[in-house]
Amino acid sequence: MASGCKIGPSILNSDLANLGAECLRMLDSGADYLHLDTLLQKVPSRKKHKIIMKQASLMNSFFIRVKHFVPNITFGHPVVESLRKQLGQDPFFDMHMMVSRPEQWVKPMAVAGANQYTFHLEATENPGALIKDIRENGMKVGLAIKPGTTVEYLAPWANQIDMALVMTVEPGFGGQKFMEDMMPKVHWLRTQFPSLDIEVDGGVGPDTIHKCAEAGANMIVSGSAIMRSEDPRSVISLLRSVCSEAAQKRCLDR
Ligand SMILES: O=C(CO)[C@@H](O)[C@H](O)COP(=O)(O)O
Repeated sequence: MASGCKIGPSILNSDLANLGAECLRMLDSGADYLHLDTLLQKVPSRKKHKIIMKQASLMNSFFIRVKHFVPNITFGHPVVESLRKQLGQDPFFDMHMMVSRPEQWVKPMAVAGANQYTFHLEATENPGALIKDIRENGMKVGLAIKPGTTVEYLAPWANQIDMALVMTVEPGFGGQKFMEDMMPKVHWLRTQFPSLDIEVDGGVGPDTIHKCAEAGANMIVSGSAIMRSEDPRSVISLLRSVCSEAAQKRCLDR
């Protein structure tokens, strides 16, 4: 079985000038883990860009088509290191690496104290080598797909990873509208890989959790719905109970 229902607040819409305090507020409110969004604009060299473009056409535009992975920037491993020092060893850091060339940050993030390294399938040419490197650096492996990526592309790697992340918004910003049409991907993964942790991320909150839970997600990332609530504890608790009920029902139905 997957590792139970867990709620991970996304810090993208938090007060980033007070990130440590915001993380503590989430942990004190019952968060099971922290979903730390690392976004980076990275301009590849001209040569590298040409290679990427060539691969994009060979792979039906599957690989990165633009210079930047997302049009936004947050923080890198020095901030993760500071958070680890402030929050101690217990909190689980799920690093959502919305970056081009995710290979380059594996070691720095491991040294900084990351627990899970979640990279985008669209951002790498060699997922197998990256998975191996993440494991060798002592972290769990998360593999994410953007809304435009077909879930079957992820399937070959599913038995080698700890978690699949199905994005339910275009990566880059918090506060976007949940894409319900991503739910068939979650459902397909849950059917094919019953024991895989499946995470959803983007526009998830009290109004949309039922869809995610019924489809089979068990790791729930929620940003603005939790961060901007006056009662984050209640929101986290509601998300967890909807998710747990759906998981129990799936067990009974089997
Ligand atoms: O990775 C992302 C967006 O790129 C997410 O983690 C969002 O930050 C989630 O925020 P909400 O959509 O829940 O406000």
